[in-house]
Amino acid sequence: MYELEARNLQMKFGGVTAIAGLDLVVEEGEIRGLIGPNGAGKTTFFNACSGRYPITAGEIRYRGHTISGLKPHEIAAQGLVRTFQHVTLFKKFSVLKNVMAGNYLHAQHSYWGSLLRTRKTREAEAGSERRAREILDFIGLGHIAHQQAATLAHGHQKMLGIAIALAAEPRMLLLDEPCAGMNNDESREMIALVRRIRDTGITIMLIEHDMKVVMGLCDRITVLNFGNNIADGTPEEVRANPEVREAYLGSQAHVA
Ligand SMILES: Nc1ncnc2c1ncn2[C@@H]1O[C@H](COP(=O)(O)OP(=O)(O)OP(=O)(O)O)[C@@H](O)[C@H]1O
Repeated sequence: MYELEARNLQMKFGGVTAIAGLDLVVEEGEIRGLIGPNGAGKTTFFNACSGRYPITAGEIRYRGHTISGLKPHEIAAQGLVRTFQHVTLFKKFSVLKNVMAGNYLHAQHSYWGSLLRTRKTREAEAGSERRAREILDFIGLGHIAHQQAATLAHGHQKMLGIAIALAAEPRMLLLDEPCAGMNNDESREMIALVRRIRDTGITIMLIEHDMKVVMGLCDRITVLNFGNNIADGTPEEVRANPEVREAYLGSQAHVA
């Protein structure tokens, strides 16, 4: 059984074909890179997997179950969770409260329970706070748990985005450009974090434009061009692939 599987996936927006019959499989425990020139369909693939947009044709399976057609929260509840390139945060909340909000999907608070502050609700909230603190310590943001999210540096905001995703208890994470806009030190921290997350047993797929990051971090890389999978292999195989070099020719990115 594959962790994630797309079969003959098609995504069309009006007359634009963003994904054109894509076949792709990800094994459990991998760090998989998803690269390709601008407009190749990378973000659309994440949007399809996370249920943001309905697929046009084909199928997406997560751990053997068809997820295409499910709502985003139903897919997240199965363990497939995505982050966004532009971090969405409750900026006025503390870092800790943001992570607790990420846990909301999995917490068992009922509406009346929250209103009446029943013992069960109080216990669930305490559990959610404990879990949020553990995640922040794991990520390395424990020391700023009470800082307002809006005041965080860019690198810490991106880390917080990942902490929020981890609070949903994923088995697989889709990371949209985790190192975008980061300086070298922040990138190094993020790369180390992605490895530590994988070492806990979470499968990772990431979109990233920085080829040094992709080549150094990923076990395997899938290359999209015009909505199609043009190469799939280890960093060395992808780097040596003439079709990949051709696809990147003239674009800003270079295959390092
Ligand atoms: N919601 C949408 N409505 C219309 N067209 C869209 C929509 N989303 C994506 N597209 C189109 O689908 C194609 C693939 O876009 P997508 O954003 O998935 O590419 P990408 O590989 O993520 O590119 P980039 O690296 O620039 O982020 C593009 O032609 C884009 O204009």
